[in-house]
Parts: sequence; C-alpha cells; structure tokens
Amino acid sequence: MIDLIHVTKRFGDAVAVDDISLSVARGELCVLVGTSGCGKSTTLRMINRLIEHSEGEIHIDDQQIRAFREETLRRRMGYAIQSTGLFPHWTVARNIGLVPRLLKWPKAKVQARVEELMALLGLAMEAFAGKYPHQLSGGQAQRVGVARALAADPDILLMDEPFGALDPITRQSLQDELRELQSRLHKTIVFVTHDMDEALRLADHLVVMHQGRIVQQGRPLALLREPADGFVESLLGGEDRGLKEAALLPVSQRMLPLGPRLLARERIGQHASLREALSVMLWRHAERLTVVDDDDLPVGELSLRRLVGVRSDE
Ligand SMILES: Nc1ncnc2c1ncn2[C@@H]1O[C@H](COP(=O)(O)OP(=O)(O)OP(=O)(O)O)[C@@H](O)[C@H]1O
Repeated sequence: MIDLIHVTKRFGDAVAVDDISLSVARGELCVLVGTSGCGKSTTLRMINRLIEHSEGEIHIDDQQIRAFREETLRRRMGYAIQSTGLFPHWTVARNIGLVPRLLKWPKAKVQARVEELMALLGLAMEAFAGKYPHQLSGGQAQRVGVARALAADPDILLMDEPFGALDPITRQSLQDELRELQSRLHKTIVFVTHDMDEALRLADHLVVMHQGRIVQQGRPLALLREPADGFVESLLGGEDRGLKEAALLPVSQRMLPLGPRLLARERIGQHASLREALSVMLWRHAERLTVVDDDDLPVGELSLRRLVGVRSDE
C-alpha cells in the first residue's frame, strides 16, 4: 500500500535519508527504529509530504504521492506526534473534530464522530469533552492526539513517537490499545520510535535505520534471530535478545499436553509470554507450571527445559 523506492532526502548538502526502499502492506503496522538523527521522522514526513523527497519515488496504492492533491493525501493519512500538537485554547472535543470540520462535515456528524472516537479511546465524554489540553495528563493528551489523527477515518496512520513522553505503565497500556485498535480498524500504520521494546511489541514489519540508511528490515523475530550485523544486534539488546524473543512468544507455543504427572502448583495463562513464564518460575522457584485457559482450567504444562528450547522432555 505504501512503497518507498530508492528515496533520498537532502537538506542542502547533508543527506538525511539515503536511498531507502520500503514497502508497507495494507493493514500492517510498520515500525521505524534507530538511533537519534538516523532519519526516522524525515522518512515519516516524506510520506505525507510535510517534507518533499529529493530523489526516488513514494507511492500510495501504486500512485506517486505527487500525483495526489495535498489535501486528498492528508485526508487519507492521520498524523500523531509526541508533543500531540493540540491547540491549547481549544477544548478536547474541538481538537478532535478539527479535520472533519475542515472537511466541512455537517455539525451533527462531527459531533457524532467526536463522541465515537472519545469512546474508542476510553475518554469519558462528560469528563473530558470540555477540558483544555493543559488540564489533561500526558496519557490523556496522547489519547486525544490519536483520536484526532483518526477523526476523518484515514486508512493510513503516521505516528511519530506518539507515546514518547509517558511513564512505562501508561505507555504499555497505550501500546496494547493501539494493537487492539489496529486489529479492529485495519489501519495501515507507520510508527516511529527509538524504544526497541516498544518497536518489538508493536511491529509486524520492523525497519532498523542507521545514518539515513535502512540496515535491516523484516519480522521482529527474524531480526532478533538473525541480526544483519553488530549494530543491529546491539540495538536489539545484545545478550538480552533471548528475553526479548521470549517476550514475543506465547506459552502455548512450548507447552506440552497434560501428562500423567500431578499438576504443578504454580499456574500461568496460555496467552502469557514465555518471558512472563520464566519470571514466574524464577520468582516461585518452580521448574514446572500448569498452563490454564481463560476459564482457569488446566490445558497443558510448561517445563523449564521446554521453555529454554530443549526438545526432549523427560
Ligand atoms: N529541516 C531540516 N533541515 C536540516 N536538517 C534537518 C532537517 N530536519 C532534519 N534534519 C537532519 O536530518 C537528519 C535526520 O533527522 P530526523 O529528525 O529524521 O531523525 P530521527 O531519526 O527522527 O531523530 P530523533 O529520534 O532524534 O527524532 C538529522 O541529522 C537532522 O539534523
């Protein structure tokens, strides 16, 4: 759906983005990750033409972006940024309704859309519609920013460190919500972050950038297992890669059917990650866990040997 073909961006003599090629399929969540100044935001902004690319081609649905009218292009693309960009003297409701109003939707339709989005993002109408941005917490402001980006129902969402300024707990819950939203709304998302855990948690397609170039791209697990070079390996966490991989794999992938042995006392849900299972084992000094389903009924067991990938289980 989004294709960048040999795209370069120069600011004067400086090359900010250097001959990158990248494809994002419809409904995919693509994460650009890399060290500061590697060209992530510039890449994102070239997609909605906030920045014009110098060379190469950028296509949306096989059409060059320069063939679209800017207004048409921006309507198709929601844009959410770390600082939220909310207008300080406008209420939450007015901020969220900005793009639909610009598109001259009838008043009642704008109002209905604002209500729908506030419900979607977990912002109670009575509590928040009339509030001003300075009266919101960081997490609430970020939600309003995401709601505003979704307002005209764009099929593409561009997000530049949208959860950057948040504490880890709020951040994780917004990440979970974003994944949930995406699985329901099927948006195509390009997401910029420099936080590798966030990138691994969110990405269908992970793109690692360094000094304006793409050094590796693919599925997160593929990059973890076979980093292209030492830079990608260290960015992915070096020795911590085993734990990062375990965080991406569900318990159900390694559990064995219930055997004749007594059930282990400690339990873990089947949707938990192997990393969580390892943590429970360490914390409870247990080598075996009973895996339970959503109704808390035993469905299998996980041993430490299986968890670490030893194939033959005694
Ligand atoms: N408008 C501009 N004029 C000149 N140089 C720019 C401009 N915008 C960005 N750059 C340069 O382009 C390079 C890439 O910047 P970019 O903001 O894309 O990096 P980034 O990976 O998003 O960094 P960060 O994670 O710090 O936000 C940097 O060297 C930056 O200084």
